[in-house]
Amino acid sequence: MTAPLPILDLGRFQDDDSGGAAFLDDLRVAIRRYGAFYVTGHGVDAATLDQAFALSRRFFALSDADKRAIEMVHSPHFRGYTRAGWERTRGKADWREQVDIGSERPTLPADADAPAWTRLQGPNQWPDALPELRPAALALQDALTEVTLRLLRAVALAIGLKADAFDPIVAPDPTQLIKLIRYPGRDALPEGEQGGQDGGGQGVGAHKDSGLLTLVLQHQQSGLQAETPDGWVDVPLIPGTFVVNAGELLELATDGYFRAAVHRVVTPPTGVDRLSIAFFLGARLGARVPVLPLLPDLAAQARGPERDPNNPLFVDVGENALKSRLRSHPDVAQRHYADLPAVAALAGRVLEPAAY
Ligand SMILES: O=C(O)CCC(=O)C(=O)O
Ligand SMILES: [Fe+2]
Repeated sequence: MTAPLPILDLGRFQDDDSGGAAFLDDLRVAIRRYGAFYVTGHGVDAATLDQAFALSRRFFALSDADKRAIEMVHSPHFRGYTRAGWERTRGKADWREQVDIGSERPTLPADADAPAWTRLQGPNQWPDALPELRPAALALQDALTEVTLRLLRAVALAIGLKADAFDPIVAPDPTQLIKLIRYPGRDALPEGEQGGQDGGGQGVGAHKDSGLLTLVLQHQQSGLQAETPDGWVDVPLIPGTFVVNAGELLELATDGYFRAAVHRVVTPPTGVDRLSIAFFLGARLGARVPVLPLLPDLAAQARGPERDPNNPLFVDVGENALKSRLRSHPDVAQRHYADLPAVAALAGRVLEPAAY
C-alpha cells in the first residue's frame, strides 16, 4: 500500500539543538504540504494502547443511563459524554458518541471580570460504572503529552528555531484533551442521515483542530480522511502509527507557513462501528500566540493564516479554544455560556439535535 501521507519515524529525531537534519527536513516538508503525517517510533507501547481501546469499548457498552450520568451538558468545562447526533461540525450533526477528558485541574474562581475561557478549566466527569477509566485515561494523557511535546520540539527545530521555542506558550500547563470516540455504523443512523460525503454519513464533518498538534489513534476500522493538495484522501489505519494533525495555533504561529490539516471522518459501513482516540495538545489557555521568527526563506513562503469567515482564528488561545467548543456543543453553550452575547444571539437556532 502507498501511504497517502508521509510516515515519519520519531526515533530518528535527536532531541538536542542539532536535531537530525534529514528527519527535520522530512517533517517540515510533510507539514507544509499536508498539515498531517503518520508517526512511528513514538514509544507508547502496544499494551497501553490495547488497554485504552478495551476500556473505551467497555465505556461505550455501558447503559445509556450510566453514560448520560456524565453528560457534557453538566460541565461548564466541556468534559464528559456526548451522545451521537449532539455535536455539530459546520452546523451539521456528527454521528459519533464520545467522552471528553481534559487536563484534571481545579475550577478557576468565578470572577465577573474574568475572561469567559477561564470556565474551560476544571475537573473531568468520571463514570462510576467504570472506575478503571480514570487512572488509565490520565496515564495515557501523560504519555501522549510527552510524545506531542517531543514532536513540538522537532517542529521548532524544523523551522529554524530553538527546540524550546514553543515553551513560553505551552509550559508548564498546556491544554490537554483526550477524546474516546465511537462512530456507529451506517445502519445505526437515522434515515436521511445515511447519505452524504461519498456515500457515508458525517462521522465528524470537515474541520481543523483548534490546538497546536493532534494525535489520532486508530483501531481496527478506518474512516479518517484528509484534504490534501490532490483532494480528499483516505487515511487508513497503519498499525503502530499515530496520525498527527497540525492545528490552528500552529498555522497562526507560523503565519500560515504551515496550514492546519482539514480532515473529517466518514461513517463506517453497515454492521461495523469504529473506535478512535484523539489527543489534542494546545497552548496554555492564558497565552497569546506570537508569530514566530521563521528562517527568512521560510518566512518568505508564509501565506498568512487562512481567512475563513466561517472559522475565524484567534491568537488568544483561550478564545480560540472556546470558539471551537461553543460551536461544537450548543447545548453546553446554552446551559453555561448564555451570558455571552455571541451565544445569546444563537439561542434556539442550532440547539435541537437530530433525532437518534
Ligand atoms: O476519529 C478520528 O479519526 C478523528 C477525530 C477528529 O478529527 C476530532 O475529533 O477532531
Ligand atoms: Fe479533528
